[in-house]
Amino acid sequence: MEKSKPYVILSAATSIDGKIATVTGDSKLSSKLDGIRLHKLRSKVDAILVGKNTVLLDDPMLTVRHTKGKNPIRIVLDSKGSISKNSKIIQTSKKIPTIVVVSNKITKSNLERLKKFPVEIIIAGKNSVDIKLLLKKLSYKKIKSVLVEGGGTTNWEFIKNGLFDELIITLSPFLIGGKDAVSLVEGDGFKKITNSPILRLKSTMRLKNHLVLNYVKV
Ligand SMILES: NC(=O)C1=CN([C@@H]2O[C@H](COP(=O)(O)OP(=O)(O)OC[C@H]3O[C@@H](n4cnc5c(N)ncnc54)[C@H](OP(=O)(O)O)[C@@H]3O)[C@@H](O)[C@H]2O)C=CC1
Ligand SMILES: Nc1nc(O)c(N)c(N[C@@H]2O[C@H](COP(=O)(O)O)[C@@H](O)[C@H]2O)n1
Repeated sequence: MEKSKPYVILSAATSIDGKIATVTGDSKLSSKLDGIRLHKLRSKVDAILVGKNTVLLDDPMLTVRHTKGKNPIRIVLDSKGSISKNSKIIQTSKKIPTIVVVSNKITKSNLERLKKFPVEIIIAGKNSVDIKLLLKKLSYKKIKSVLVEGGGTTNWEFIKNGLFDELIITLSPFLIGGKDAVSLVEGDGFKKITNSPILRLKSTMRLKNHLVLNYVKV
């Protein structure tokens, strides 16, 4: 029987005070060794997913480069279909399968613009992207595992809806601060600690000054 959702791993590099980027959007928290670990993980999943702001601010490739292995499908949550033609993801989407997920809020002109790019377009949700519906659609496409690489708003959506299975945090030896810096989890947050998903620490790995924490959702 087809599962209703792929296995979802949330992954991020955070400062000790739980930030994933500074107020200016600097998110280079990881190390070379951690990069190799991350790319090994990328090579094992079917897809990598990020939110629109991460594409805008980091302009990531989301490929496997620091080890040998296949590139996963790249998925971007972008309700209004506003992703830039000049982003590295769009510029390389002829070679690397890429999905842009929009909602019904997208304008006709943005949809027409998007259709000119060599990407697959998935429509899921009325205003914002409906994550549950999206995961169902990904399951139908035989995507069995998804690595969610942020940012904080995207992480919150998965956490709020209990739609993740595992969390891998690289704790990096930095202190960032700043109320407008981006936290691992953005959004409204839970009102009570008892509302938080319960996590079991599965393993830890020290990579010089970085600590990789691997939790599973109970
Ligand atoms: N250190 C690390 O490991 C990482 C750090 N980062 C950092 O995170 C920052 C970006 O994070 P953040 O600003 O929170 O934004 P995100 O990257 O999470 O993108 C959020 C946007 O995605 C779109 N979106 C569409 N549907 C959804 C949905 N269902 N749930 C969530 N988002 C949806 C929304 O835009 P719209 O309404 O237009 O669709 C939303 O505003 C950057 O500074 C980046 O550097 C990012 C990844 C990893
Ligand atoms: N350690 C770690 N874990 C994650 O899950 C991450 N996403 C990051 N860094 C982010 O990776 C993106 C860059 O990808 P490319 O190197 O361009 O392929 C970028 O968004 C970083 O914030 N680190």
